[in-house]
Amino acid sequence: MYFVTPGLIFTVIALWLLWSFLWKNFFATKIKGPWAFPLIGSAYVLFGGTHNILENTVRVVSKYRPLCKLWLGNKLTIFPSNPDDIQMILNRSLEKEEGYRYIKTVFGHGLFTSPVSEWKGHRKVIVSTLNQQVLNSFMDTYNIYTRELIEKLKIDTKDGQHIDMFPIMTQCTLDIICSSIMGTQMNAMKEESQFIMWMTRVAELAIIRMFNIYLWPELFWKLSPISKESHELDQKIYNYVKTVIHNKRHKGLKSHTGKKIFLDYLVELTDREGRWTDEELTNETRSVIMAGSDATALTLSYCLVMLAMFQDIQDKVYEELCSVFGDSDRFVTVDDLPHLQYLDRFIKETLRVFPVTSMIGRELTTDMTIDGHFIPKGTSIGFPILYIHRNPEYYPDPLKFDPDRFLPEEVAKRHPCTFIPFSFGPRNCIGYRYAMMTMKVILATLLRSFKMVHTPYKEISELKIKFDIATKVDEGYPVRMELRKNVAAGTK
Ligand code: HEM
Repeated sequence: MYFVTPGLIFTVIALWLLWSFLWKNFFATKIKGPWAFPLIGSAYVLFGGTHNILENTVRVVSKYRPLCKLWLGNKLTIFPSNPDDIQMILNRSLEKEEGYRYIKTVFGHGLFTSPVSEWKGHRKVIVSTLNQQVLNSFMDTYNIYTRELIEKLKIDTKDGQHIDMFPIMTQCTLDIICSSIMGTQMNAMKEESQFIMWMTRVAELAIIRMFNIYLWPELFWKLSPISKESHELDQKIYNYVKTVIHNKRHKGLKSHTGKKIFLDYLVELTDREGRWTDEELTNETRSVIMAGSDATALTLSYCLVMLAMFQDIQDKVYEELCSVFGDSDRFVTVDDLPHLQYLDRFIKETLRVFPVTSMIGRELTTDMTIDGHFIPKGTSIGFPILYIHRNPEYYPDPLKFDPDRFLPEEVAKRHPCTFIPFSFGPRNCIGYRYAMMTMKVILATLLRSFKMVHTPYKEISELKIKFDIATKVDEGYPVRMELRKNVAAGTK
């Protein structure tokens, strides 16, 4: 006992840190990257707060491409930017990077953050639950809530002022996702939603933790006052979802529409093929809701700003809508979707310029050779999605907004990993089809009623995106919109 002195513990920790630094450095010496200093590593290149961190990462990754190393303290992160390397790693390394533990308070312990050992079985079940037939059965839900959105916007836009699109898009996508996934009526568009307040605040606290190195160790985090607040919010979100699941599973409560929803299918499937506990169902349902609503709302907000900024593109989207719907304000159907080709390209171009998940991370689970360099198991890999999407090598004049970059013949010329807003490989986004369908229904309905007439932003470079769980701009998404003449005159 007497041999375990604080001095000995300190020496062991120091030797371990030195050894891991030297071991990784030995393999990483030939990989290019900014100079690393003891303790801080090369973290100084990212300094400058949430606004600069993305810009600085893009700058550094571009300077040292195609493989860049960054020491964040004692932690080595490699950033590949060659699409072949990205494809190989995302196909083979499925473990999330250790930094994801800071966002568990937001996404819970479901698919988004879980270790591969738990993730594998659950992913298979959830993917089969969200099949195309099930997604098609949600079309009424997408349409009904979009109608509610239109009615709300008719009131909110009466005074002709700019309105920030993000809050209202968050309310609408949350209403849609809670109805189709859990079968509950959130009513976020009708009344102030506590759930949105919890979601927003818990995400803010997770970002505070990420940007304060002293809050990284579990012990210091637990001692901080914001950890208590974060834990309480985490519990509130968890308990909300748990109550829904309890009522459905043990009290047989039906969804508010009376129709089958995601949770019904999930409970049915898991009861048949290996019963999940209420806790597992709660975690996975929460993960889907939290991963889905914010990302979709943000992408829609960028879409509306782009439409207001580029009137000629909006005209083309509208022309296509007129060719499919004529003068009718009917619901969007599954059969309409394949005819909305320009709208599809427009959404993809928005996702290219503004990938709301601008950076993702994995931890290598096996040793790998990347770009001719041996990289040992356990190394963190960062995928700079924003950099790839704005790389002039793949997208000449990258800040030029041009939906025709996504014409089939143009897409065929590019590597699949030059466009990865939903990530790539076995651990990509499970909700990408759900998201694309929702966004198409919302935009196809909204644009038949309203014209986006103005945004104070003049060009894309003015939207200064900052590092966040989903990349946002501080100035928001202001758009001024007007009812289309035929709608205002009541002929539609
Ligand atoms: C425009 C909307 C969306 C975008 C841009 C987006 C993007 C992404 C990305 C990039 C990932 C990978 C994250 C990582 O590896 O760290 C991801 C994962 C995920 N997304 Fe989405 N997403 C969107 C909408 C949705 C929707 C609507 C849902 C649910 C219905 C959803 C559910 C999930 C889940 C559960 C994961 C974790 C998958 C796993 O680890 O197996 N997402 N999403």
